[in-house]
Amino acid sequence: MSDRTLLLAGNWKMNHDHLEAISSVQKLAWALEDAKLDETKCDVVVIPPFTDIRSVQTLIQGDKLWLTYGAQDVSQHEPGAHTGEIAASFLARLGCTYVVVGHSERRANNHETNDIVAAKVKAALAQEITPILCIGESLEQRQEKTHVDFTLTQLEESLADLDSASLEGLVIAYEPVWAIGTGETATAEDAAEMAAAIRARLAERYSDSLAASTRILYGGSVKTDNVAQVLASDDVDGALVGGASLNGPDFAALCKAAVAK
Ligand SMILES: O=C(CO)COP(=O)(O)O
Repeated sequence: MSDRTLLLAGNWKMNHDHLEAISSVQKLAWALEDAKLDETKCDVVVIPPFTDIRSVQTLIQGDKLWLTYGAQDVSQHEPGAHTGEIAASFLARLGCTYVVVGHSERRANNHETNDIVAAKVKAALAQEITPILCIGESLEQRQEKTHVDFTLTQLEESLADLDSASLEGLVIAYEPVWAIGTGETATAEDAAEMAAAIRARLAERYSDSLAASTRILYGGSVKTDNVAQVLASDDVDGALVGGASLNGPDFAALCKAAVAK
């Protein structure tokens, strides 16, 4: 058993407007309370669309809920002439603890390269927001058995020019693209293999202490009934959950199953 705190993060993707967000977070909080989830045992995070964040902040702070929240993306730029972009400083002002960076949907749909992702990681860290860096291979790469090399290259290139001290607290989410939204989940062995490889590379490239403190999540079709399998290895410290995080009580049940594993 590691001493890293379990992290369960719900990436809502482009779901829930700000009114639905308020209702979902409220129901999640009630369900977590009913489930008597020990808040010292895990961090529960919601990651709504940008337009919901202010409402989520008001609810969480107003009702003193122990949940934390974050954003799904951040601009690599400083505030200025970048239409449609959201600066890390704006997310900091909204009290975001986390920001997802380099999600495979953004890498694929918005042409985000490792260089762009690295710039976003830096922008987040400069505002003391914890990046949840997403990496993971395609089905083709897994079939060709190049998945470990590919994912570790993504890791290194997405953290280019950052040193061990600045990466303290970083979260990494291993999300194999073939498992996202497909109902396919990596086996416990697949998740364990990659989490161990990521941790070993962090030790080699940065430091033993960074490798020991970095939380590594698994993401891809995680549900209440498979979360224990996903978390079977001591190297896997939580889950980045898409579809199964949209309904508050369902996500609370998933969190409870994770803590009980
Ligand atoms: O992409 C994911 C989380 O970031 C996973 O999504 P699903 O849980 O819906 O497969």
